[in-house]
Amino acid sequence: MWRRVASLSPLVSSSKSRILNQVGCGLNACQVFTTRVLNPAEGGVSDRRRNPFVTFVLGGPGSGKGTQCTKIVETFGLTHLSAGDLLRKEISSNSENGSMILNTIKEGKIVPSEVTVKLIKKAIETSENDRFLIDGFPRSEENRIAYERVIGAEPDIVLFFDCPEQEMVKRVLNRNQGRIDDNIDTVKERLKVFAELNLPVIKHYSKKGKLYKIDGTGSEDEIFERVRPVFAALR
Ligand SMILES: Nc1ncnc2c1ncn2[C@@H]1O[C@H](COP(=O)(O)OP(=O)(O)O)[C@@H](O)[C@H]1O
Ligand SMILES: Nc1ccn([C@@H]2O[C@H](COP(=O)(O)OP(=O)(O)O)[C@@H](O)[C@H]2O)c(=O)n1
Ligand SMILES: [Mg+2]
Repeated sequence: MWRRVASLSPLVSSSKSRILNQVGCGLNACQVFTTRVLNPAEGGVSDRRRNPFVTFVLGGPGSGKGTQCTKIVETFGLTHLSAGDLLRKEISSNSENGSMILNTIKEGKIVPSEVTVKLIKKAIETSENDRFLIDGFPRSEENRIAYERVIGAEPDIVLFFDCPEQEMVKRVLNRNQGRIDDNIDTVKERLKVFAELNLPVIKHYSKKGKLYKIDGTGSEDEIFERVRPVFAALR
């Protein structure tokens, strides 16, 4: 089990993006992690996975969340749970919510928390691992509150990849993975939704001292060297 109380050096590189200014996170202090308290009324995750180590990975569309998660998995062995991938699997498995999820993703809006939290909970419970990267979640205060109620715990840490909008748009439009939402209209809407609904979540975790804001510009390897010390300090 990884340490839950750790003292880390300042890790956050600066960026002058609009998002950073909006969030205004004071991130130079050492981070102190607290052991989470499970909520017995909700049951939390099943017994075997009662107390997993959870990192939320946040950032706008195309900020590099998935790319960096892959590198974190390779180096540190966490299990990567992408909320978007879980939702896309629901669409392809023809579940009862498939068409609602597809339309929501096309429009760049947020799927109701009840649906997404259920998928995340199941993925945690069926995993052999006890350390998770939850990528692209929570995307709204509603997502965050639903997760904390159903799982009965807060995340241990939160990574936020801070990237200028212009760069995010460029990356999304070049992503080339055949995604229905990788078009200019949807990405514009997603940027609005990010600013309105996701930045408040980032602010929340910043206030709680759990946020690591990472400069999301530069090469994939350069960005990973900013991420590496966060996890290296926990081993
Ligand atoms: N540092 C980077 N520089 C240039 N392109 C990148 C970088 N990181 C990721 N990409 C590319 O940008 C696109 C979006 O990255 P991705 O990891 O899918 O972002 P997110 O999950 O935040 O939407 C992908 O095609 C990826 O290969
Ligand atoms: N917590 C989440 C995560 C994704 N989604 C939906 O899935 C879409 C794609 O999410 P994603 O995380 O795969 O997208 P990227 O940020 O990786 O481009 C979002 O725009 C939402 O429509 C959601 O509704 N709720
Ligand atoms: Mg992604």
